[in-house]
Amino acid sequence: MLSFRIEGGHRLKGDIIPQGAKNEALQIVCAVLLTPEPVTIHNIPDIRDVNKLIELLGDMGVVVEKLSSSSYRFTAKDIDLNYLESDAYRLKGSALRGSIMVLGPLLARFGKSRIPKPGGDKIGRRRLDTHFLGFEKLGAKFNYDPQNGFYNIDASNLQGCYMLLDEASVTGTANILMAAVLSKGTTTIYHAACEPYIQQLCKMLNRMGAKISGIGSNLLTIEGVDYLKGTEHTMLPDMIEIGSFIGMAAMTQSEITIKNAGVEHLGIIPETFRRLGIRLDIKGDDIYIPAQEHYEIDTFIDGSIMTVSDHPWPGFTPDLLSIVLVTAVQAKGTVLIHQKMFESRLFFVDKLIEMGSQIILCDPHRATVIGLNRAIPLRGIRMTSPDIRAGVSLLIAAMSAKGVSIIDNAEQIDRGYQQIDTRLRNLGAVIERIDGSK
Ligand SMILES: CC(=O)N[C@H]1[C@@H](OP(=O)(O)OP(=O)(O)OC[C@H]2O[C@@H](n3ccc(=O)[nH]c3=O)[C@H](O)[C@@H]2O)O[C@H](CO)[C@@H](O)[C@@H]1O
Ligand SMILES: C=C(OP(=O)(O)O)C(=O)O
Repeated sequence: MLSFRIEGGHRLKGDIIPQGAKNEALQIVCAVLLTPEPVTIHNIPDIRDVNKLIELLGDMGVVVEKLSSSSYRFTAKDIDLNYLESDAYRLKGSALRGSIMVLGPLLARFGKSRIPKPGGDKIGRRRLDTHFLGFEKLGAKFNYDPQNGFYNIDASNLQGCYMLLDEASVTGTANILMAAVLSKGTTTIYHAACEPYIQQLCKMLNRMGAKISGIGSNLLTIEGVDYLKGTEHTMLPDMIEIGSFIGMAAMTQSEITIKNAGVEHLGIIPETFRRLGIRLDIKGDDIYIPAQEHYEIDTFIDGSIMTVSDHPWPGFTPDLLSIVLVTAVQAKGTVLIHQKMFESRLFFVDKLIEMGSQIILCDPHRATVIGLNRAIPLRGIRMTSPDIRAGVSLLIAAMSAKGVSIIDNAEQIDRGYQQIDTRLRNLGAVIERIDGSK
């Protein structure tokens, strides 16, 4: 078992460059399946989930050429559809959430597709209805085989239509979009997700010859085309990593600059951290965070306790709520964290409580944090990372704590944060990778 050993209490200083966005990369890498021509992608993060997906595509027959540490060329000319029947596919396809997005492109190009129940974080129910209802609207037949755990879809002739999604699912929107671009006629997707990841995917597909309009809104119109060609694409900086670094700087009283942060794509994220009282200066495309002894959580205008909750974009992303929660632990004031989307994402607070935080877990979706205002430091403990974002939140807590902490199951953190130990050491953190089973 991989673990991180962290000596807390060290302030960080310096510049850090965010990795390419994980959740964008998972969509974009799947989109290469839509064309037999080469697609070159830059700023791909070197993280477990993305590497596993690239390996999966390679196993399907996609020619994968690594051009540099973060650039790849993919050529999906000869796809081995028999591979989709194999045990290897069952194992690899179920190892991450992003693999679900091979469905749309394979369906569009080859008229059929299948995927084992996908993995990803165990953060509550993660239904896939939006994906399959959308494919069915386009004319596909869907069945779930409970015996081998495979979702199968078939359609020789996808036909564009109007659809109102039952929820603004991020990967669901991406999947339906990728099927619709090669469908006949016009598809209208209302209640579409509109995260920067989806916008980036739409722009890439349009460069490949697709005809998508309404990009950035929740109403996408797609005029189907017969063929998509190759293109080149560069991933945005990872906004979840950026938010994580802002919280980390505040908790550890550090002065850091997040370089090339893609500030125009961060939506409400900077403002949400500002409402926790954290000073952030936007300098061009960089975010400068000065060392702050204290930061005070705002109240709402009527004086009531601040609530930070998740919403579909352009609301606040659920993937940063755990970070906001841990950052509030040493703030002055009180905040209610309301995780609406996932019901099992807040349970990690028991570790923060053991470290000395004042948190009341009201129910699976809500936790109240009563900030310590640095009157009492957290103390280091041994803990396990339950999911990717809780893992980084525990890492932030450990870096701010007195004494040594061990975080087991650090593989969870590696799923989404590129060489996080090395990059944080470069800023002055004392963190090492150890074999936690010894
Ligand atoms: C690989 C990837 O890209 N993963 C992201 C993607 O997951 P993913 O695409 O799997 O998540 P979905 O957007 O489908 O849904 C996330 C959760 O929110 C609920 N929901 C969603 C939309 C809505 O309008 N109302 C609602 O309640 C869903 O029922 C589900 O429980 O989006 C999530 C929501 O931003 C992020 O946490 C994940 O990191
Ligand atoms: C929940 C996340 O990832 P996944 O959807 O891949 O489980 C995340 O990135 O926070």
